[in-house]
Amino acid sequence: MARIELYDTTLRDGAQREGISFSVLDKLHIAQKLDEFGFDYIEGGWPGANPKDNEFFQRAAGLGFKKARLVAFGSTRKAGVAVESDANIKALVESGAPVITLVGKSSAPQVEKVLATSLDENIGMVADSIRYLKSLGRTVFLDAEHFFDGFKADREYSLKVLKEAAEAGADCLVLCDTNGGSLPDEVAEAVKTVVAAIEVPVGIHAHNDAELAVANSLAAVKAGATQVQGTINGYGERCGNANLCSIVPALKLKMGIDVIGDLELTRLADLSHFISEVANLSPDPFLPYVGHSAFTHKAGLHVSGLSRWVFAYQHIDPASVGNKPRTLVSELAGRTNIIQRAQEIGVNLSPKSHESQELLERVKKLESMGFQYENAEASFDLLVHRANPGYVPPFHLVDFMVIVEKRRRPPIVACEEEEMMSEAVVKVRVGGEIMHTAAEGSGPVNALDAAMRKALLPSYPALDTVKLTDFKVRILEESTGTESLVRVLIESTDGTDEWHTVGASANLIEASWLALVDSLEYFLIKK
Ligand SMILES: CC(=O)SCCNC(=O)CCNC(=O)[C@H](O)C(C)(C)COP(=O)(O)OP(=O)(O)OC[C@H]1O[C@@H](n2cnc3c(N)ncnc32)[C@H](O)[C@@H]1OP(=O)(O)O
Ligand SMILES: CC(=O)C(=O)O
Repeated sequence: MARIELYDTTLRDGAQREGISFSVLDKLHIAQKLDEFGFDYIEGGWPGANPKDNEFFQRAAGLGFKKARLVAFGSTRKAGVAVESDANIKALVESGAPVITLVGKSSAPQVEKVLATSLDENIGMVADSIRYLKSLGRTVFLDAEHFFDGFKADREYSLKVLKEAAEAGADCLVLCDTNGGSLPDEVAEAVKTVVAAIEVPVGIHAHNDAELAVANSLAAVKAGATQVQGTINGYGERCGNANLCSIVPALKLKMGIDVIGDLELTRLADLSHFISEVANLSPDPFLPYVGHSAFTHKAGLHVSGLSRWVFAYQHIDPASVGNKPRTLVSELAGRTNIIQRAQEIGVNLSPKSHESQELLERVKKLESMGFQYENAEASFDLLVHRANPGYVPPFHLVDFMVIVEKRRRPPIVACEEEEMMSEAVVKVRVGGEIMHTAAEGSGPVNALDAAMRKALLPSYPALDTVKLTDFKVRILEESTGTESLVRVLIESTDGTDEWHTVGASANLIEASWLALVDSLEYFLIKK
């Protein structure tokens, strides 16, 4: 089988995704990372489109890629314009990039309706542009825009454009599913036809509008395409491009095509997170292969099966793409979920023991009351510790009281003069001593937190480092209105670690209190 080339267009088509705007420095960092990963081609942008892309090409020349070749992207000459004087073509040449990818129309209806020129003039635009850039010694790829739609509408014309491009010297004919609506069997048939008709290597550039970009890319490779274009995390115009984070492992691990080294493949998850970080987008946890949840197991039968055979519920070894398996504890857990999580915190429970069965039942009961442990591992860890008869908690709550008051100060002129006041009083036993403290806060939970800290800080000064970084309230039975059960999830940090705790109750303050106490207790036992 011919070598398959990997072509990344994150910096060009990826940047066409709504919400992404890379700076020049971002682009330079990303280009370097993509080269280290081992891509064959890195498309850097469209010279002449904006000052950032121009500066990128000036500076990218100094990057000294280890493996990749830098690609500049742009359109063919315009209709009726001589190729040497076309502004786009000039900018492509001036970019200095050794490889140029030209986008040219390969669909008759697109030529007539969008370019509003003749079918022959479009072929002239494609062929002249390729011939000219080849005469300057550049490698030239044709991104045959709308190829698959064109192939359906007027196969003869689409093939003619490719044949003329091949004759003009194109180094690769990249068939584009520009509108992203093709099906894998249609892609396979069209690719096979082109491969049989033209000697020049064929590539694939697929969009994800019908959620088939990865499938279409793999189908194209099976049908004879030897270059695959895509982006990291599938970023791109509209619904995105073919996701290289899925294509690369599929080619290597499933189709046995050695597109990348084993070691490089273990850096895939890191690369995916790096790009989302630079793009300022939260990493999608549900992305196949690289997402945080791609190998996360929740169902009891799955976790039990996996404890017997690592491939029981995993299609690949997560480590091969730099990912890790995780186990969740929830109402769908079985004993193995409980035992595994307990083991992670150093508590050995035997599968047949009544402790593990009791813990499992307790989790299921508490989840039926509104608690949710899959996002609150610290609260689950405390359940495990508290189930141990020898466990000595760092403090005991005796009682607490919270007052929320709206103070009106006469004369009432405007609502700004009305003040909300929250005060909490707590009684906590620490060791043999009862601490009785009070504090005010911006709200009832803040006041409780402050009063708890006053009570605990003399014995546990390290608590000073603990901060609550997120506080989420979820109403669980919307139909019951203000009587509804609520769940509170708290995220805390000590500057090094983060942990999550949960509380649930029909009383918002009690739910918050339970999550807050778990957070502080978890920190103290972790210490
Ligand atoms: C399928 C793809 O994703 S291709 C990549 C698309 N990416 C981008 O468009 C991002 C960068 N683009 C830009 O910065 C700008 O659009 C520019 C600088 C390229 C052009 O800007 P403008 O000159 O203002 O033109 P505009 O954006 O309106 O594009 C329409 C022009 O492009 C021409 N055009 C469209 N497709 C092609 C093509 N394949 N080959 C040649 N010309 C084309 C149209 O005929 C039209 O020309 P006209 O104005 O002379 O009639
Ligand atoms: C070239 C390109 O981005 C497309 O046809 O989708």
